[in-house]
Amino acid sequence: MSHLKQTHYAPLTEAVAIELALSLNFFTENAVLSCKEIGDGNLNLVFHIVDEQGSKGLIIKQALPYAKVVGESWPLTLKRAKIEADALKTFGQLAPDYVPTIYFTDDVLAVTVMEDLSHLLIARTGFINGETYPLISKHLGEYLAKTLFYTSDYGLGPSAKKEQVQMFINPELCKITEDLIFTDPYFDADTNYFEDGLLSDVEALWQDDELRFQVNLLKRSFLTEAEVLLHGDLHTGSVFASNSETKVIDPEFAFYGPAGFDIGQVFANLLFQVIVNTKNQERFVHHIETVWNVFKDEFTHLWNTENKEILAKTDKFLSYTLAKFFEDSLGFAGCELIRRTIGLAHVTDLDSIEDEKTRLAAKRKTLELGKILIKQRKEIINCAAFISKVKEVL
Ligand SMILES: Nc1ncnc2c1ncn2[C@@H]1O[C@H](COP(=O)(O)OP(=O)(O)O)[C@@H](O)[C@H]1O
Ligand SMILES: CSC[C@H]1O[C@H](OP(=O)(O)O)[C@H](O)[C@@H]1O
Repeated sequence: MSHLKQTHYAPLTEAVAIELALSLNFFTENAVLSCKEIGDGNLNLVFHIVDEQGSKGLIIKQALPYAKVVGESWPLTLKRAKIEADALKTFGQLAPDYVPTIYFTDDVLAVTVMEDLSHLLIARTGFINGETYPLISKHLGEYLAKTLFYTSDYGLGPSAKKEQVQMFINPELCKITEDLIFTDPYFDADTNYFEDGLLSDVEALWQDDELRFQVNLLKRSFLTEAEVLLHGDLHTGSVFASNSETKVIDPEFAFYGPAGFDIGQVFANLLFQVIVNTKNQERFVHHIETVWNVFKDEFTHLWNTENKEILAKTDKFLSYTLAKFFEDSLGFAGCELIRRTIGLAHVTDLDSIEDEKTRLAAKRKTLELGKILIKQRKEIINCAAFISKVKEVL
């Protein structure tokens, strides 16, 4: 699609979003278009444009110069739109079945024009409504194996990988994660919020020196280990799903970091359903096992067939690498469980539980499981041991 490059940034209105869509020739010239801003995330505007006569739709996502959830008092770089668009293009080449098609980007306007996925539902919403999406864990396991292997030194080669590390330097968005996931939940920070009834549980967590030490180790890994290109915010609100399709959106937090971070966020966000969705508990346990088993098998296949590091292509080094990813993913999952319970950005899985007693009981479980995964991750040596720990807490 072609379009005149913009010279200055301005937030789009619905009318201007329609003009932009028409100028891209995505719709026919005389199409009657309607547009609605549908963004429900913490950071950006999302415009949904549809052809009233046809069935075609288009999505225009635009970054705001601040974090939408807080307002203009929290300025945020517009460069994140380019990072997100570049990450969608990169992941789209590596795992095309699981990423929306990108039609157009403009770095000045901070917009990404992409495939309309409205025929699918955000997985978190679907889960809360009782869906279980039988293929989602197989799809996410494949997505993780392909994106994490092909962006690593082993899949890409060290020189090309260093170019990519440079392209995806993302300090402002990383700082959000460093603060909200690895720092603020572990002291009495202004960004935290939780029910009064959780105060004694949270105070116990703040006084847990061993927990803080282990979180420091995980934070150091996040700060320093440029293993793979991460999505960086792979929760179930970043996944569209149906019973047959899965698409991963919203990688504006993408950067080179430890592989276990993306895997751990997937584990944690499935664990919320294991904890709250008593009716479908076993299905979500099975999803967690499937994510790991599919990831491990596909990663092993790619390691053995596409490895660019001749000396690394041994069973011993592969086992070491997978064991490290698994251990890290448990620790990062623990951090995600804790921060989504008491930190700035909660999850609807927990907050939508109307009965306070039931909600607090669920939140105590996420805090308890989070602490165990962080502190005992070295001893939980395989998926079976992981599931046993989860069941102990339930
Ligand atoms: N490609 C798409 N197709 C349809 N709806 C979309 C698409 N991308 C985003 N959305 C809608 O916009 C919402 C916010 O998008 P998201 O990328 O998560 O924004 P944010 O970066 O602000 O979190 C999603 O929850 C979804 O409802
Ligand atoms: C102030 S950003 C808080 C939180 O929001 C992001 O999620 P999303 O863009 O999917 O709404 C990310 O998880 C950040 O940690």
